[in-house]
Amino acid sequence: MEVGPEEKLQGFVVGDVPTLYYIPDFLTHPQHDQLLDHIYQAPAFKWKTLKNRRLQNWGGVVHEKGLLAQELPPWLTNITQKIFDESRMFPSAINHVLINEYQPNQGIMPHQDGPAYFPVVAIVSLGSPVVMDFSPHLGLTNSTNQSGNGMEDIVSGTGAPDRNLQKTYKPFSVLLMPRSLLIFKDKAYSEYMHGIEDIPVQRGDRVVNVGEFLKYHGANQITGSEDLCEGTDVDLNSIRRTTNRISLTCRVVPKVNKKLFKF
Ligand SMILES: O=C(O)CCC(=O)C(=O)O
Ligand SMILES: [Fe+2]
Repeated sequence: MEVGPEEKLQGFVVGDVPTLYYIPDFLTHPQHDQLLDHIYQAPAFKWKTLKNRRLQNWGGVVHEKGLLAQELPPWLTNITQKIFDESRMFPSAINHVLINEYQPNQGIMPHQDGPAYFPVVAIVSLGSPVVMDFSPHLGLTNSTNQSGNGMEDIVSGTGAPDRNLQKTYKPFSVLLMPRSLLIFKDKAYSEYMHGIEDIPVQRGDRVVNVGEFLKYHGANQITGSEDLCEGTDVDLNSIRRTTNRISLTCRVVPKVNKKLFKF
């Protein structure tokens, strides 16, 4: 029998928003290194330098009227097919991949992905760990709990924000380790903005994938304080970016403009 997507990725939900999934070790070490090799072997003209990052655009040009499509190279379809098969969340094959490269002091402003995309995004992380912040859109920050009913942390699974239910949309963060896959959709996609601060030491106190955070600190052999109490040691509450971080943002543009470059 077909296994539904929710069943398949249920164990990977992190935080309070039910449509955000973090899958550690999605790639093996050799797969990680191979992808980096391909990215850095791409011709120089593929890189577009922005103020706060560099990027490569694969799959074609995203246009209001749809995608002026270009076939993805095999080294990318290998990974997008794996994401498609294992997530079962995309309506059709992933046809667009944005590769971002961030130096330790670079980031991306809080934003919501454009309307041309199907509202599911899969992000593969390579290189340095990084913290991605999710913040509710202004207007959804109904953060004062007036009811005192203990429901203040719950984000409802249905529909648009409903003030009567005293829902609170709290900012939170996800630690993105190299080789991991982050998928978010629906509410996490449309009611929150996502971004990465352009600082080399990022705060970790809002990180919802705590296991990964502890593993990171274990692997970094932080000594001294035994616990993770607030204020004990700044290093225990932060993530230090020492090398570049590269990400692959994989999406579906449902509308493909077949009349390519017709003048
Ligand atoms: O680099 C990332 O992890 C996020 C990139 C992103 O949000 C985007 O390209 O829309
Ligand atoms: Fe984005």
